Amino acid sequence: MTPVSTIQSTINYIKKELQNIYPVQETESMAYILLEFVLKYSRTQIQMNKTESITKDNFDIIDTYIQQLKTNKPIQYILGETEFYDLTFKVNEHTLIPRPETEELVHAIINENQQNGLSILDIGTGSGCIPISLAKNLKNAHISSADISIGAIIKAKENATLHKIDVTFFHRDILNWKNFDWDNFDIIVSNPPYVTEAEKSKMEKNVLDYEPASALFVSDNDPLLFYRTITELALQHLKKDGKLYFEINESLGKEMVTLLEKYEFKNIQLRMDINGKNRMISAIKSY
Ligand SMILES: C[S@@+](CC[C@H](N)C(=O)[O-])C[C@H]1O[C@@H](n2cnc3c(N)ncnc32)[C@H](O)[C@@H]1O
Repeated sequence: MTPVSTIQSTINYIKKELQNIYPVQETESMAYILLEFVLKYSRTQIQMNKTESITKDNFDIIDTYIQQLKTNKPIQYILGETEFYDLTFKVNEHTLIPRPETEELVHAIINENQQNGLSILDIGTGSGCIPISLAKNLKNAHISSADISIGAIIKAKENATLHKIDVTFFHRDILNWKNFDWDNFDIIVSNPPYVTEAEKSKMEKNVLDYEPASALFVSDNDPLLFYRTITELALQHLKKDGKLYFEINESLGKEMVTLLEKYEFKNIQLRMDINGKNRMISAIKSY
């Protein structure tokens, strides 16, 4: 196959093609992600081999991706995968693109729960990023995960198989949890839909156009709907001293503390993410 370009000149080409649509830093990051994906190189290999030639076939593939990026489609959906907690997750239009804030939630759970054989329930599976990374990092954990979206469950199962992880997936509407025949868990975790309709105007167009609305939005009339429902479920289905972990809307910190106090949870900890925003809350069931 004829070489048509070097890695460096391809990086320059990608950045130039996308410069009118994305900020410079993002075009640079996209250039690296595309080259890593197409050449099957690590970031370091790309950086060390910038004078290396790339073939016309590979250049043409990259050009096809560039044309899709021009439509504002997120790069993770174009390539069909993303990285989360050092693992690759397949994603599609049925799954939210896992966010760095959620990696912080997973990190906290792993750090604080090193016991062997914990039973864990994750609510709102998406790509399966939470249950699969917990299962990879906690010894002999028994993990279940539920989502209302069958498309998400299918993708999450694919990811569990990819990583040789055993998770029990349930296709369920969590708002109907009283009908479920579930055991009691040591930990319940959820990153539920938490963006209000009123917050839509502040969101990026590529999120609104491509990510599943049912994964993002909750009604303005009841922004705590999922948190209240899951806290009630936790009262029934957490063992004594079991732990509840939520990712939260940054504007709901105070309301979340009040909610958990009302249900008599103890050790309530509101935590900030790396950007200094209230993003996680954890608590222990007191009886
Ligand atoms: C914010 S996304 C989180 C996905 C994934 N856990 C992550 O962190 O990337 C919320 C998830 O909750 C699911 N969901 C929304 N409403 C639900 C319901 N009533 N019952 C169960 N799952 C629901 C959505 O389909 C979506 O996958």
